[in-house]
Amino acid sequence: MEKIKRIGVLTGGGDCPGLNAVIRAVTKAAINEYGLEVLGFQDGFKGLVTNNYVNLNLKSVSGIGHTGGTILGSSNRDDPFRFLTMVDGKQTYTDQSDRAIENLRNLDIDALIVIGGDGSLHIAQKFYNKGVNVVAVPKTIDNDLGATDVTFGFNTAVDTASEAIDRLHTTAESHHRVMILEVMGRYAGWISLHAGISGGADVILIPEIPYRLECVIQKIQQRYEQDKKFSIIVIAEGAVEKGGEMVIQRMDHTSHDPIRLGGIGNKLAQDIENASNIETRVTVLGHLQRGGSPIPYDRIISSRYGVAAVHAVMAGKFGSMVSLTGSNIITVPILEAIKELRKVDPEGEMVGTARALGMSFGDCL
Ligand SMILES: Nc1ncnc2c1ncn2[C@@H]1O[C@H](COP(=O)(O)OP(=O)(O)O)[C@@H](O)[C@H]1O
Ligand SMILES: O=P(O)(O)OC[C@H]1O[C@](O)(COP(=O)(O)O)[C@@H](O)[C@@H]1O
Ligand SMILES: [Mg+2]
Repeated sequence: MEKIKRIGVLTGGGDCPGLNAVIRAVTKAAINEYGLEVLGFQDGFKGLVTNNYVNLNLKSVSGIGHTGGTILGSSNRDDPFRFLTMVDGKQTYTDQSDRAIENLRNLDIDALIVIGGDGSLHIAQKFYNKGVNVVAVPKTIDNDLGATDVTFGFNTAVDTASEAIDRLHTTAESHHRVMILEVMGRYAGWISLHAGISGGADVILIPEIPYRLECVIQKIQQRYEQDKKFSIIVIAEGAVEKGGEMVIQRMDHTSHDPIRLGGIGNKLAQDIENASNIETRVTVLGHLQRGGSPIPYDRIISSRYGVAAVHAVMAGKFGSMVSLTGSNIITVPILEAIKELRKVDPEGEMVGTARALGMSFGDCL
């Protein structure tokens, strides 16, 4: 194997707290431990195609470990294998992956660290199949990647959502209202479940357990009869009513997964008010749960992932992703991580814990 002298790094997909801590850890470990050079591609895979990059050094990553966002920029639509290009004055999708590989070659980049979620890792795997030395780091607030116990960013999102529930509690109680908090989570309800347990929600609604309106109302009424004249519902944006469909806010056809969710909280509020006259208010947490400073857990896991990714590069473990398994950081094939989305097990211990605490999943068990 050729000696590794220079590596590239990029952040892909929706941003999340901890990206900068990973970039910092990658850069520091690469320089301090192996004397490598590090280039950061800008705006996710777009920078790889357009050859837009910056040099990363100890100075440029100094003081960013606790900051939100990504100093490199990110994109949740740019895919070199299906890249929006101008052909004869018309915008069309073309495969620009060879151009990206040529850029890597011209820059003498020996390995590429891709920090991303399932979408970015699909792309990373395709580059690996074409001979690029790729190592991946699992990112997303949704926590829905396989082959790792946790993705960085998730726990900060849970912290934000949990604080929101705490705040909603006091005003819900004052006004004897139902408060609905809509959180992110397209196909997996991890944020809703964890924040719901942490914040003491009364009803937790997740995509994995379709809810029934009458069961949600039943729970609210039971509480009312117990003299608890308010209720808190936390609902994932991808939650569905039994027999119903996900509520789509808009379509982004430039993205591989074009649906953008949002609105299920408002639908539920309207349905509750129509069916029961219980006064209901909705808060959509939105991108607040993706922004801001990572909590210490995410700063630490991001640092561990970043350092481990550099070690994986130096050990020639290409086509792999760093993963938290138990209490250890190991490497697993990227293919394992993207095989299927990691969803909440409706029969699992976490759901069981919530049920034991008296929380309803809107399914009238
Ligand atoms: N299954 C897939 N196969 C290939 N590319 C995908 C797939 N899903 C998403 N992508 C592309 O990957 C990029 C990032 O995906 P996205 O879901 O936005 O972020 P993340 O990397 O966090 O999952 C987008 O450019 C998207 O077009
Ligand atoms: O920023 P956008 O385009 O509104 O996307 C929102 C989506 O991105 C996420 O925040 C994160 O998803 P990814 O990690 O796959 O990028 C989802 O929870 C949410 O559905
Ligand atoms: Mg994704």
